[in-house]
Amino acid sequence: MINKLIAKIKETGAPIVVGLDPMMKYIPEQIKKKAFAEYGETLEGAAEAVFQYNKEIVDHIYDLVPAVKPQIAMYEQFGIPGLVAFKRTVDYCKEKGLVVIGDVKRGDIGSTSEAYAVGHLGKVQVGSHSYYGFDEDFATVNPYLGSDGIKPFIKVCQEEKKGLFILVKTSNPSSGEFQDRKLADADNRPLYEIVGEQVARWGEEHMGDDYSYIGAVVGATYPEMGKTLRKIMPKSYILVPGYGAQGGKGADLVHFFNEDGLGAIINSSRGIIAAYQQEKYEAYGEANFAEASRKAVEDMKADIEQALNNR
Ligand SMILES: O=C(O)c1cc(=O)[nH]c(=O)n1[C@@H]1O[C@H](COP(=O)(O)O)[C@@H](O)[C@H]1O
Repeated sequence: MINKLIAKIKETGAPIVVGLDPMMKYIPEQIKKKAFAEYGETLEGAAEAVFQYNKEIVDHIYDLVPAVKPQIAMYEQFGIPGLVAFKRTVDYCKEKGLVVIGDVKRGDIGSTSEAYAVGHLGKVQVGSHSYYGFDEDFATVNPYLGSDGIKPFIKVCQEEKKGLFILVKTSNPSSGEFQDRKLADADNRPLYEIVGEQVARWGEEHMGDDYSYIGAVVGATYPEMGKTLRKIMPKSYILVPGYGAQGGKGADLVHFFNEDGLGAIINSSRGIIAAYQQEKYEAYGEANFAEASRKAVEDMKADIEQALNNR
């Protein structure tokens, strides 16, 4: 799957992931009205609105970008109907040829991680049959429980030719509270660097053609750390969230890329899916929300391109 992701990045010229993080406040009234007329103001109604909103956005951006990243919490908040909308979204995006990164941030003790890995990336055995559960192409995972929480995911990725993005340095304001702690038994280097080194080792053992299918997550909001981590993990693709709504800009991103212009894929969620609510795109109006999303993707692509050309 890492080879497919890279081929699609080259084909589109856009190292961009559109984050499908739907919230009720972003969904245009016309979509909610229709879904509520059919299902009432219920969890089913909300889930239907979520799916229709995603679908329209995907229809407007699928030819511009290689991948999408549905964030499962945004669906889980609507309970079982929400999870059904998550699965419908995964399937629809795959039908449109997009690579799907399930932003599930799992990671637990070994046996529990095994079940998460099977449910999201692999197949579950039921009697003499086996079935895919959610069947995303990649999943985000949290390594801070240690390697027994990650190895079951790697095993399933190997079997299924899928991939991971492992949290190394997250984009949020308090990520430094633990991740930046200096370790006396590691020459006072920060914890995230040690995690990055382990991701690099896993990466080298699990290679696609040019890059590993074991990637990392590093926030756009910490460009200097991104520069260091790029060097520590030369063969790992870096998923970079934090562009747009969290303040990351094109110029912050250049050091996340390798000299070959590859190695990083930048996520924007609210900045794309709720573009029509920003002043910059308000001329599109609520009715044309998906056109606004398309323009926001084009602008993001140009911003990254310009930053890379100026480096
Ligand atoms: O794993 C992630 O995707 C992730 C890691 C991280 O460090 N920071 C981060 O924002 N994310 C996710 O990336 C998305 C960012 O959304 P926006 O800020 O709206 O672009 C959300 O789905 C977050 O859960």
